[in-house]
Amino acid sequence: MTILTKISSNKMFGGVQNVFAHDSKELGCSMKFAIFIPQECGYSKVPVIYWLSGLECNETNCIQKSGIQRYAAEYGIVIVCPDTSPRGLNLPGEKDSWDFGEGAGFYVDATETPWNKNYRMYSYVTSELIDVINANFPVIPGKQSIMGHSMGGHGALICALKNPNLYRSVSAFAPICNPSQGAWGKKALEGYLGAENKGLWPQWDATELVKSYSGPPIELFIDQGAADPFLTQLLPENLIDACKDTQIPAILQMREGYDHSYYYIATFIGKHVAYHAEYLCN
Ligand SMILES: N[C@@H](CCC(=O)N[C@@H](CSC=O)C(=O)NCC(=O)O)C(=O)O
Repeated sequence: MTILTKISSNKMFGGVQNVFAHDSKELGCSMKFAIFIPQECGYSKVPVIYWLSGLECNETNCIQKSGIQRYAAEYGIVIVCPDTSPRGLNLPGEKDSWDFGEGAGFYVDATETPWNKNYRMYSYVTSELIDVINANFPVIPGKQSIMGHSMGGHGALICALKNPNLYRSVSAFAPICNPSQGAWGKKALEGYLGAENKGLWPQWDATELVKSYSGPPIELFIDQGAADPFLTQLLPENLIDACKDTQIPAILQMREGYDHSYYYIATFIGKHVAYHAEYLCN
């Protein structure tokens, strides 16, 4: 049984925004997650959307900056936002840079030491966290979708592509689409999987996973600011080309003038919740 410790609780839009901590077996440390529970949960179970944040984030960025709760309340959907990496381990080098280690778990299961024991964010998100949520909150098991931003957008894509029946739908804001080819991604894959182990990288690269995808039909909804300063290393065009080649339906929604920030996310988060609600609430 998982013991949940309540960190904070605030009523909003008729529901409640909570943050909890729990001991994660997968990550070997205490982890926090935020969960918005709409008022419908007072009398019935509802669907759930998992949100994965980007580099330098924790469980609070989405709940404090995106305004997602307004739409979650409207559609009656639980929103779960995990932290982005294990915390407090004090591994050597873990806090040396903002784009690797703490706050930058990249939603992979590391194979390189010293990361391989704890940096297992993929298994945490796709298995342990779902079990914790299903066992402790009024959600309908299996009625779940996933979305995220940047590193977390890539995390959402690989979680869905690697587990075709786990999520009803997937969407991503400004995702890192082809990490093997961009600076942030290369640094993460080299560190967590090994620079010499390039054979492992395609399993953790959304564009490569699309190329080898053989599961049931799955649509990828990619949202991208046209004025994003990181666009040249996010590489949505590589993902879209791979989708065209493999006939995987993909929506690439370009947003003129928008950057990489939560100002951009807040502008369009309602469109994404509405998109997922089509799969979750009908
Ligand atoms: N410090 C960096 C920029 C870091 C950044 O933009 N982080 C994004 C996610 S980027 C990809 O995963 C973010 O969401 N930040 C948190 C926030 O609340 O905005 C730099 O110097 O370039």
